[in-house]
Amino acid sequence: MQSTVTQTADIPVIDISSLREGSARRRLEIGQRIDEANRRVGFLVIVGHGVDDDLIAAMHDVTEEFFGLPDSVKDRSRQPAPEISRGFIPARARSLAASDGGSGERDYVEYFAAGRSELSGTGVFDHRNIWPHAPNDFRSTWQNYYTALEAVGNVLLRGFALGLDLDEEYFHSTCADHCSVLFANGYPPADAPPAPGSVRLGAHTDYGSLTILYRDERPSGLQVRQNGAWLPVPDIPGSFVVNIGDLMARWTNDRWVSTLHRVAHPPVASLGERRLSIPYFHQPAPDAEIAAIPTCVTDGAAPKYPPITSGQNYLEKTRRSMTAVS
Ligand SMILES: O=C(O)CCC(=O)C(=O)O
Ligand SMILES: [Fe+2]
Repeated sequence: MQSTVTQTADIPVIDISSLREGSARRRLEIGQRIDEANRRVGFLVIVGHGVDDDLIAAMHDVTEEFFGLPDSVKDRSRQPAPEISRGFIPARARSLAASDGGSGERDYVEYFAAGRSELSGTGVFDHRNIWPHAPNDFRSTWQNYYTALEAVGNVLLRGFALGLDLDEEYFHSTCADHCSVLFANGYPPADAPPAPGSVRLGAHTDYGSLTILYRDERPSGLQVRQNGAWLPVPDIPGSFVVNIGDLMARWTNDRWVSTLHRVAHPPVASLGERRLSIPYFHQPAPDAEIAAIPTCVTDGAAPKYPPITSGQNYLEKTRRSMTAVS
């Protein structure tokens, strides 16, 4: 008999509640588990993150409702320019694989994006949010969710610091004025049978420091590249997937890995289903200088990369994903 068991990727599940309320010893233990995961695969699945189930459900519902509106309505909150991650972005507008130098196949995903609410719209990264008029509670739900994810990001950064043998507050100065962006990815039902070898979201690595992903997972969804194979990321109810991006890999002088991932097409029987995921892309302050963390460089050795600002790194990646489309 043929086995129907699909192997999932080897990604640790970590309860991070102790990072908020545990003893110093327990916090260090969690930091060390995060370090192990980030060295080996750059992905972890977190539970005990403290975000209220009802808020997650409300965020899911209001976002699904928005994506369900006609394009002509969604277009009223359209992204103002390709490099500005705000507002609605229609499907097939960009190619994430292109941001990594891969194929320019356009992603079959529509997006909505928002940043910090307190920004005034005066700088390269300082954009005002663009909110749709419907659904009614869209804006307040997104703002509450953004605030909740900011808190999870801060807790994780403390765990990251401990895992790197640093003071728990190490990332505070570079991240207090962060410019993180909350995206929703709406994967529409297939409009035609997918071309062989194609995927819904192309293979890419994330740009920034860390990503915290909610997903309403369906068969053949998020996959990571591990040991030469594409393997599904374990789907654990109530969890978030956390992965590091290229900036964090660079910051740690490649002690941690930023791993390729993609979203596969569903099986034929589910081609008519939508899929939703909501990544929070944490990004340090735009002018923060990202130079190799001292504990990640062997004594006497030169760091692998020159310093770069967080903003410069982000702009380079975004431009490539928007322009290199086929
Ligand atoms: O939809 C997903 O599960 C993953 C999305 C993703 O990798 C991204 O938006 O960078
Ligand atoms: Fe990603």
